Amino acid sequence: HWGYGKEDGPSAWHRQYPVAKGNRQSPIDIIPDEARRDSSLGPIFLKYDRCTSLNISNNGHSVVVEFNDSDDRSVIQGGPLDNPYRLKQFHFHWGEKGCEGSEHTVAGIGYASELHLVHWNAVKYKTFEEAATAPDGLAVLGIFLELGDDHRWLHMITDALYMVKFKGSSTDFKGFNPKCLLPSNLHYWTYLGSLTTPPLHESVIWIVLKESIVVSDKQLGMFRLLQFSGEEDGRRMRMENNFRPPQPLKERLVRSSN
Ligand SMILES: COc1cc(C[n+]2ccc3cc(OS(N)(=O)=O)ccc3c2)cc(OC)c1OC
Ligand SMILES: [Zn+2]
Repeated sequence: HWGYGKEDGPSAWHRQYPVAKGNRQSPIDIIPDEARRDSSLGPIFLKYDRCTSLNISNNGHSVVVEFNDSDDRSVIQGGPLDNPYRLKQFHFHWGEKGCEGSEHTVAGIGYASELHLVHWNAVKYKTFEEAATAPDGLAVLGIFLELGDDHRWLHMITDALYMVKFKGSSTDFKGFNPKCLLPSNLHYWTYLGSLTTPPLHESVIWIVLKESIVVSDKQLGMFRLLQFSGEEDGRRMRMENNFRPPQPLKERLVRSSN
C-alpha cells in the first residue's frame, strides 16, 4: 500500500498510479509574479453556517473531519467555480519541523502545514466518488499554517487527536464549523490540478489562499502524536511529513484573484 516512507512514498506512487506523471498533478510551486491577475475571477464565498460535522478519524495518512454532504448545507461557490461545491471533509498535511510540511510552496518557500477543505460538484455528479474522477469534480481550498502564537480555535481539533491516535480509529466530532480556521482575507490563487494522494485523480480545481493562519509549534506538535500505523501494528510510526512535494507545472497557468 502507499505511504510517505522511502519505499512507498511519493517517488514510488507512479508504479501503481501512473497518473502521478500526468499533466495536471498537484501540488505545485506557486510563483506569485508569474500568476495572471484575472479580473473575471470574483471572490469566493464559503457558506458553512449550516455545516454538520460528523466525525474525526485517522485514515493512516492524515486526520480527517467528515461532514454531512447529503444536501447543500455547506458549500463553496464563486471564484473560478461555475456552481456550488459541497463540503465533504477537511484534513491536514504537516512536517517534522517548522520550515516544511505544506504541499504547495510559494516561490519555493514551504509552510509548516497545509489544511485542505475538500468539496465536490453535486450539481453535475451524483456521488463524491463519481465527482472525484471528473475534471471539474472537486474543489479543494488550501490554507497555509505558519508557526507563531496559539490558534484560538485549533485546540478544538488538537484536543480530540488522542482519541484517533492509531490508523483506523474514528470518533464523533459534532458541531465543528471550519469557518473558525479561515484567515481574514480570502484572496487566492487558482489552477487545475489533482488529488495530492493516491489515487491522484486529475479532478481538482485548486483554490489556495494567499493569507496563512498562525498556529503554535505546541499545537502542531499534537498532530505528530498521531500514528501512521494501527494499534496492533508492532512498529510505531509517528505521523509526520505526510506531504507530497511540488509537481511539474507543465502547460498550466496559475491565476490570481484581485
Ligand atoms: C468515499 O469514497 C472515496 C473516498 C476517497 C477518500 N479520499 C482519498 C484521497 C483523497 C485525496 C485528497 O486529496 S487532497 N490532499 O488533494 O485533498 C482529497 C480527498 C481524498 C479522499 C477517495 C475516493 O475516490 C477518489 C472515494 O471513492 C472511491
Ligand atoms: Zn490534502
